[in-house]
This record gives sequence, C-alpha cells and structure tokens, in this order.
Amino acid sequence: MTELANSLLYLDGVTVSFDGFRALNNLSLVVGHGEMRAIIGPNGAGKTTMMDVITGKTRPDKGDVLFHGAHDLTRLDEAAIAELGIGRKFQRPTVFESHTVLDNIVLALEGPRGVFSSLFARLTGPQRDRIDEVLDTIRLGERRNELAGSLSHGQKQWLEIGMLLAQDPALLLVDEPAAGMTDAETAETAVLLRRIAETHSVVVVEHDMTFVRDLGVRVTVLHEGSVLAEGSLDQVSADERVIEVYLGR
Ligand SMILES: Nc1ncnc2c1ncn2[C@@H]1O[C@H](COP(=O)(O)OP(=O)(O)OP(=O)(O)O)[C@@H](O)[C@H]1O
Repeated sequence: MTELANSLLYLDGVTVSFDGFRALNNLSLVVGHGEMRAIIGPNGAGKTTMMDVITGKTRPDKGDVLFHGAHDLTRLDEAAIAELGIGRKFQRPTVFESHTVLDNIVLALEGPRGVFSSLFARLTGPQRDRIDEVLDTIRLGERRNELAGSLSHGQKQWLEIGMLLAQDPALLLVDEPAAGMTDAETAETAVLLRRIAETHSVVVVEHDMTFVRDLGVRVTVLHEGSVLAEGSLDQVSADERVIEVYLGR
C-alpha cells in the first residue's frame, strides 16, 4: 500500500467499456507527487479515455481512481475534480483570440466569473506576481499586450498551458502539446514543461518521440487499454512487445 500512500494519482484495475469493447482494460498506473510522466501508445490504445476517466468525463465500469490517495475521483463530477486541482489541456488551443495574452491569463486566474481586460490594475500584488511568473514560464512575457489571435499555433498552445497554470493545479494533464508545432517550438515546449514540472505534477500524452525524449521522464506505454511497458524511453523502446505493437506485427 506504500504505492498508494506516496501517490498523487492512483489508478488500479480501471476498465471502461463502450458497447462491450474495452477501451481501458484493467489499467493500473501510479503517478507520484511532483512527477512528470509521459504516456505513449498507438492510436486507440486508450490514452484519451484514461484522461477522460481522471477528469470525470467518463465513468469507469470497474476500478479505483484516487487523487492524493484519498479522493475517489469516480464519485466526483468534472467541476469537483477541477476544483480539487486537476487541470486538463486539450489538444486544440481554445484561447480567446480577440483578447490580449495578458487578458487570457487574467481571466483564467479569476475563473469563469472574471471580467476581461482592464482589471489587471485591480488585482492584488500576489496575483500580479503570479501572472508575471506564468507569462515568464510560458515565454510570452514580451507579448503580453498583443492579441492572442496574432500568436503562432505553438505560442497559443503555450498560452493555454499558461491559463491552466494560472489556476495552479496540483496535476496538469496535457494532451499532445507538440502536435502541429515546428521543431523549434516542440523543443521549447519540452523546456517549458520541464520547468512547470519543477513545481507541479504533469501527465503528458504525446506521439512525438523526439519530444518525449526531450522531456527525459518515465514513460508509460499503453496498448489495448492496459499498460504494456513502463520505464525510460530507451528501456521501453528496446522492449520487444513495444516494438511489435508499434510496427503492427
Ligand atoms: N465514446 C466511445 N464510444 C465507442 N468507442 C469509443 C469511444 N471513445 C473511445 N472509443 C474507442 O476506444 C478505444 C480507445 O480510444 P482512445 O481515444 O482512448 O485512444 P487513444 O489512445 O487516445 O487514441 P489516439 O492516439 O488515436 O487519440 C478506441 O478503439 C476508440 O475507438
């Protein structure tokens, strides 16, 4: 039980069926406090379904999903799970394009009832410090007054990561951040996530192996809804079963 005690996120025997098809099949996975974990796996392996279960979007048929070893996520709705400190970034950026970079972060900090713009002046000192820190982390400090719509695709992804970060979740779930990015942006994103991981736990789903290598973290390989292998990227890429799954033999 020490695994459970030391875990931030604990999945045990999680099964999700869609019309009899098991998208997750007895999936068990433990993410530690302060850990960044990369999740890889071929199309249909169950990565998105796993994220959906953690965030309360999909209810498992069976299994335990615990946060901080205590909160049973299978009994909470999406809002309650977000409130507990689990933030998710979806693959496509959904920033408010006609507002500035700064306003996007301010709105995220204030939550759904925040009012756009202008109100930066009304924020408390610690809130402003937090915003500056977030802008610095996501490398957009210099562009804070520009419209989000003028950012490149990669920068929009960073802004959205920043919007998540502004809420200071204990665990960030990040879905394919490098998709559609240039090589330079992809490399920068790995640096950015490594910095975030100094103070937060992170689960990253990603297909881009160069990016996963840059992250330099423990990798979990999913296949047919279960964990096929776990270890460093070098370890899992040398695993015969992983090679077979990726080569489709
Ligand atoms: N709502 C649903 N109804 C029926 N089948 C579903 C549903 N959601 C997912 N599936 C199936 O479950 C399996 C796992 O899907 P999932 O999206 O979790 O995989 P993934 O690893 O995220 O794949 P990708 O890398 O392509 O995004 C797939 O075979 C998918 O078709």
